[in-house]
Amino acid sequence: MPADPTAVARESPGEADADQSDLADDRAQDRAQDRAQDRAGDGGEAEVLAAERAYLSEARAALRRMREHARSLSADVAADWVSRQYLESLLDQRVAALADRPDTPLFFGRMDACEGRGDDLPATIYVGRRHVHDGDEGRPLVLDWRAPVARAFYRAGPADPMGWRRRRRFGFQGGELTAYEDEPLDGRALGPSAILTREIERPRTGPMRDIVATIQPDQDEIVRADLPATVCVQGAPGTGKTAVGLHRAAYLLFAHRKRLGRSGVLIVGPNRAFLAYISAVLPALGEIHVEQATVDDLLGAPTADEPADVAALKGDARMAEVLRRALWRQVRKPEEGLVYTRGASRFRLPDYEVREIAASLRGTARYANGRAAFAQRLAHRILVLMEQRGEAPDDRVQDQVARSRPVKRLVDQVWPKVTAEQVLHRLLSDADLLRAAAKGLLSEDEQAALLWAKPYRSHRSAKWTAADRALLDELNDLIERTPTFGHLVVDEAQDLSAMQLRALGRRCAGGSATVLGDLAQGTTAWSASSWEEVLRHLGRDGQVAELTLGFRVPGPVLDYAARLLPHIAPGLAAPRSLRAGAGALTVRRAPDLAEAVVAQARRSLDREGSVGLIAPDGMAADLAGALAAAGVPHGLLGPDADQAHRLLVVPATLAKGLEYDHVIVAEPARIAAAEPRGLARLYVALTRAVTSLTVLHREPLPAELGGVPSA
Ligand SMILES: Nc1ncnc2c1ncn2[C@@H]1O[C@H](COP(=O)(O)OP(=O)(O)OP(=O)(O)O)[C@@H](O)[C@H]1O
Repeated sequence: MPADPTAVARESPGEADADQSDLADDRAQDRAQDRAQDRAGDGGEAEVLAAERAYLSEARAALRRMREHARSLSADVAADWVSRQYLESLLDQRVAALADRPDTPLFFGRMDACEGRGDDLPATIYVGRRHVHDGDEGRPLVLDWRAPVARAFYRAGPADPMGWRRRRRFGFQGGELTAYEDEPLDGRALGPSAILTREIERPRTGPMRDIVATIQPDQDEIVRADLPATVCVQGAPGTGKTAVGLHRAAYLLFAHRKRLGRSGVLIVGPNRAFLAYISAVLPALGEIHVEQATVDDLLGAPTADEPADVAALKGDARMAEVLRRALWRQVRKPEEGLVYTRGASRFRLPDYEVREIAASLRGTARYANGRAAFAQRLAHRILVLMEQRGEAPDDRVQDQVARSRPVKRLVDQVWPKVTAEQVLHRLLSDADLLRAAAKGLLSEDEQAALLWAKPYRSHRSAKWTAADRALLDELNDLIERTPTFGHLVVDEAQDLSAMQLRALGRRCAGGSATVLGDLAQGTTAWSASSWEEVLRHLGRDGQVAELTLGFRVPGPVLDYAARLLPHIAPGLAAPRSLRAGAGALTVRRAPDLAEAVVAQARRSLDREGSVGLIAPDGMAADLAGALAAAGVPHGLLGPDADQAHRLLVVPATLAKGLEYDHVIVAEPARIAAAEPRGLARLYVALTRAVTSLTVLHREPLPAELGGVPSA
């Protein structure tokens, strides 16, 4: 049977969204002929829209009443000052959460039930960002998109209508409804949604937006995966991995508010610029208490660099055992017994007993706990000796003995207090310790590579690389337990080393994780080659899901970038784009690169939306200088912050995860040559564009990109 695109897209005359693309217009018009089919009982389009607007006003008024009610509540009931402060802050948060944002309507979708469905769900539901109810009757006017019943809005389709007869999507501008689109769920095949098309075609300005109105069924499945499940998402550039991860965090916080309110959710992204870019999504979904951090924030920023092969070796999972052994070698074999004096009595513990106690504790608990237990066990033995002499010491005496000078001295000798920095400093400067700890694990060459050529004088003066930071974190956890979150979302996870993944795994040891990434975009010395491996290092069992439909990059651009795939990730299929994007790609040779970049930047700025000039790191400042000299306003993206300029010069190593309407990639060959996985870096750079990509090159293009594509 031929596809029957029966969805009906309707615009209020004269109020079409100014952002709407021609494509969306065409689709809406194409399907105008189908409108009659679904009109029965609804009245004309203008009346339908008017009725929906009236409903929106009603919902807004109800929200206002909810806000006023929250404002009227007093914290005076609190018994003391501290409780009062706490209650006041809760009430303030509640009032803030009930704010009516002028830029979005309270709902974006509606579902109408099949007749006689036979359950007690309402015949019609409206789905929005937050729950709104009518104060007087408690009647729900808008359901939170995360509520179980709202799931049908995302998942119902002709094959499984889930008890609903029709889905209605709303188009809006500035908080006002401007259009609606009906999708009958009666078995007829659905055509593409014009409202979804419009949403993904809209120009990108400012930080990332939520996608709550247009989450797709395969994305929704990941978003609503239950809390205990660790989910790993492989997806090509622009398939919505980041969006899905953030929406899953919001979903879990809704579904498990109490538990996650206590244990917390942690989002980990590749750098500060990326975190700034995604920072508005969760607050827009009403979630403000989510910690967002880079790996450097969690483990400490590196203060030194090192060759990629050494970094890769330090990132290898074998290092975990090397560190464990190195740490436990800090516990020395006791050579002396213990003598404890109390009044005129002396109590003697022979050396072999001290050895026995140390041996029984070594390696069984965390190092710091082991040290404390060692002191207690020694004290306990002394107590037994006291009892044998007819004394009756109580528990307090045991603590006194454990803290006494002779016990402390012995503990310091046998089980010294150590820091992670001390142990790693010793390991990387002492060939004997490294040999002993790495026996059977690392080859002699590998050990030689690990040792510092010029050891630092002390752990205090040592400079640490990014790989060292993960080793220090591992040691810290062996010494004392790392606090853990209830859920961890880790983006661009393909870039993390085994040791970094272990560090993140520790931070969700009692919970679960959402792991997002693309094996083709791995640019580090230790980039993952399989998700099973990533999950293993993270210490979590999980399902790997794949997102295959691209929402960002136009088809011709994605096809062009995909020429690199056989060279960077041979196992991955070429991605598909939802967007035709004819004429989106231009590849041009430019004898004077700076001049061409300035001219193209001007042309791109003449169009609507953001512009990203992605340049090899070594050329970014010079190209920014050329723009400045030509008087073209722009910002230069730094590792620590996002910048609010319509044109940003983006060093290629910072482009990951970001997107711009118009992207200019300068000198791809240099991007590819700048680092061992430079082709993957180039793949990232080529896949940042939403509307157009212009590649400008003076040097020949990398051979892997093949010839210049036909326009
Ligand atoms: N269902 C959707 N509806 C509307 N827009 C969407 C949807 N899914 C994704 N997008 C949009 O597509 C763009 C790309 O999404 P996102 O950044 O999450 O992709 P990604 O897979 O993380 O990409 P990358 O691998 O390049 O980091 C974003 O602008 C996002 O808002």
